[in-house]
Amino acid sequence: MWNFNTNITEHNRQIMVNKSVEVAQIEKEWARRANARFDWEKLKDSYIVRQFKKITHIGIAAMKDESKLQRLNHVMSEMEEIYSGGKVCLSTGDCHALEPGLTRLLATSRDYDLLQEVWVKWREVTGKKMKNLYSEFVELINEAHRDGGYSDTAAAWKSKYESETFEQDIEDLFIQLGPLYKQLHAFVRRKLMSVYGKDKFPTSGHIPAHLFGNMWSQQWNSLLDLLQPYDKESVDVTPAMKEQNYTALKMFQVSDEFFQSLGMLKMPKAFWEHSMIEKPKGRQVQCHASAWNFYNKKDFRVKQCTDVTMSDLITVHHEMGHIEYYLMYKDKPIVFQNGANPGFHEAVGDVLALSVSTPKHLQKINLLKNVVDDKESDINFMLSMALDKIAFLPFGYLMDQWRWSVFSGETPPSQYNEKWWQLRCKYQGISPPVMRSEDDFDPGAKYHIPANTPYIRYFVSFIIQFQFHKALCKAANQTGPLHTCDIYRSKEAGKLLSDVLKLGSSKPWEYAMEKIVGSRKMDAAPVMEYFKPLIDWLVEQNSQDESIGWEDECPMPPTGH
Ligand SMILES: O=C(CCC(O)(O)[C@H](Cc1ccccc1)NC(=O)c1ccccc1)N[C@@H](Cc1ccccc1)C(=O)O
Ligand SMILES: [Zn+2]
Repeated sequence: MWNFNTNITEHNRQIMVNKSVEVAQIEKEWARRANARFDWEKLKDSYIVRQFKKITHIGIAAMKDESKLQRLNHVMSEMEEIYSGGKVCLSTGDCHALEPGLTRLLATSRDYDLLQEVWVKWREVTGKKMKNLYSEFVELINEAHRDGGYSDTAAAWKSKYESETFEQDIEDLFIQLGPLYKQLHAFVRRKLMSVYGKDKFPTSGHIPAHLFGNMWSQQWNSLLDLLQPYDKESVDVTPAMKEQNYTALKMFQVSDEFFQSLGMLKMPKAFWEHSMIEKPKGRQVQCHASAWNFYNKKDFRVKQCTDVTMSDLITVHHEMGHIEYYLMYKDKPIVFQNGANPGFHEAVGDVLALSVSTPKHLQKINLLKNVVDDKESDINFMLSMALDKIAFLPFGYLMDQWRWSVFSGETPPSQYNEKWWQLRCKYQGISPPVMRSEDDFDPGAKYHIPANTPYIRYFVSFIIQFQFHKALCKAANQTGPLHTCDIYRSKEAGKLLSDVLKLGSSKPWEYAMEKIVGSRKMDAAPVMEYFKPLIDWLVEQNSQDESIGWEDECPMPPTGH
């Protein structure tokens, strides 16, 4: 798996596919034995029952027909290869991969037509090329999960949250934060209209998807230079990082040092020796960042095509958060070497990044100079955080709304793209810059779809990371507004977090949640508390705006050109 992702060749694919079938046989045998020998569901010791439950739920390895499992693994590796090999040649003549080329172009260009060309061509070389593969994939993966005792793949994925009300809870949180998103959307739309001209925007209230500085319109922090309301030193420290000759290694060292300042675990030697933290020359790799556990208590790695930007510094913390969790639960039984739920695993690094991103912390590490503590700087900072965290919420929500509808059969292959844009227009208030058809497969243009990585975990993470932040700030005796808190060097905060990470998945996530935040539920209140001053400011800014929001239906994109 590691070898294929860091050196994509036919040879390495064969090895990986065969290996995963081999491993599946072993997992199937252990599950069979566990079920055959023990009526484990009736055992009294919940710790034992929990271990049996993990042993007997083995994912796609449950597929009875071995040749179909072989085909499933092959189709998945083929879709990943299409995605990682995606290259776009522009009318200017230059050709770019997603990272770093297209990512940088989208983040920096303000040329409407260039942005549109990048947006359209990326979807042509990725999603469009894997549409048929994906419908075959859906059939195969559903059969695998049915063989494993689930009604379909969506049911298997939701079961990871061990809660009958999970879907309802998620929807409630999304509805609760909707008004905040609408205010941000209205503010951004008004600014983008003044940059690109009103005529470029549909009358329905949607914002064309290619104008957000991000390939999927999922985070808008690249627009900060356009949107920052008060003329102060920008909180985007990318220029300072370049000025100080930051390297990928330096970025990882900064993150490692933060974890150690909390009394948490430092990266082991093998991490620094074997990680791939820069895009290698001369071979095709899967650049999308990931953190790897080799289950030998020593070898833990990150694979990331790190670019020297603030956005990637945040991703470095995100990936290192995964490694920290691995280190914390490495002595637990293998079956418990997982996050309390998938959202927990995604939240660890982001919680620390909430402190790192504060102007006062960036000043502590010499990435910001004359930080002033006044209302205008506060608004600038909170806006930059909202462009990252609030903008993300509808995208984090809709990705698996689409996939759950596909796995359940509600959305057949003939409606994949129509359903995708229904959700994108309705929940994000964005619209396609050019006509879309069922020849397109736009979900495939986002890593997690060909990589078959669930996505609701990020929505969960974006909620609970603020609950954790609030709890850790209290433990760190940080007074003052939540958005100014920096837990740096707080051993108390580090201990509170570590004690929960050590549990792995040995306890239900509600128990872990209660240990950190004192309540057993996901709660949007800390998000609202963090952004409260910004919300009031946005409402005031938007008060003249005749129409907050957008129509549910997608508008017709402009014809031609
Ligand atoms: O995809 C990622 C980061 C990659 C990852 O660290 O979540 C990675 C994705 C992955 C890659 C290969 C196989 C499976 C998942 N996840 C991990 O490396 C991982 C996942 C679970 C446990 C341990 C490590 N972030 C999401 C959402 C996000 C999160 C945070 C900030 C910005 C954006 C995105 O970019 O859309
Ligand atoms: Zn992650």
